[in-house]
Amino acid sequence: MSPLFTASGVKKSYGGLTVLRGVDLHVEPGEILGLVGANGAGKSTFVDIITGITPANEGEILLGGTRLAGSPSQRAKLGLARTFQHPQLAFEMSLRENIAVGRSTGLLSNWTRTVTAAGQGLLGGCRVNVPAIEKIASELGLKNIDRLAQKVSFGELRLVEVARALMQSPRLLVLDEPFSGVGDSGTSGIIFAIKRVRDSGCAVLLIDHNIDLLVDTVDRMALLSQGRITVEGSVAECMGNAEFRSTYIGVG
Ligand SMILES: Nc1ncnc2c1ncn2[C@@H]1O[C@H](COP(=O)(O)OP(=O)(O)OP(=O)(O)O)[C@@H](O)[C@H]1O
Repeated sequence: MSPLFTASGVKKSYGGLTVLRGVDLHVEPGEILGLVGANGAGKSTFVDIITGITPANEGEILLGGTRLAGSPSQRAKLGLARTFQHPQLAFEMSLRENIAVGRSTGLLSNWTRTVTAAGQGLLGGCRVNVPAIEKIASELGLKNIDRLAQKVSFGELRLVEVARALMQSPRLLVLDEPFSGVGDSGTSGIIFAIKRVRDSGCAVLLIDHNIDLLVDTVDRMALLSQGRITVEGSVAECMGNAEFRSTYIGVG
């Protein structure tokens, strides 16, 4: 089976700081890959490169055999959806409207674009009462979705981000620390949704520091360290690897 997603030789420096020195990574269709690494290892940078928010200095990224290029919205049209480590939502809009935006505008790169796109999407006839919104919200355990985003907890904002990404019916779903700040029921909802996406033959790239949750959720793991993928394999292989354990978990 050919990978749905492939990154080859991805390099990135911010001025004099070299963050990625040649990242090679793939995700198969129907697979959840957990990407881990210490704080500052470059995980979010890698996601920003995949999703077109920041350019790589070198490297190639393919989704379904097509080279990923162009703006975040253009990449969304190819089937890419993501969440952000810091939720990027329109706080003066309802949860329902924020979720609905995923269907009409796709991938969003920052708060300003979110607000703009949200306005355009809604003015452009983005439907906010479609059954899919209720279904996804309920799957994630999100209640009362007509509340304004500015009135809800941080954990609920995270769930809205996940819901918005799911509304895109992505081929590759990229989640940047989706569990942080989310309670037990939200966590279960996210895991259920991720597995549903995986079981439909799509691919999931899941970044999180919660190793216990990852071990229970992913099919394969990869460690980003010193700008490269240094360990990659099944959960059992990674957990048995001394570098993985010492770098990530802090035990040798
Ligand atoms: N726009 C930027 N300009 C300059 N340096 C940046 C920029 N974005 C990130 N960095 C730096 O790049 C390095 C990697 O950051 P990044 O956020 O990608 O790491 P991370 O693995 O996601 O970390 P964490 O787990 O803490 O979220 C860090 O040293 C960070 O300070």
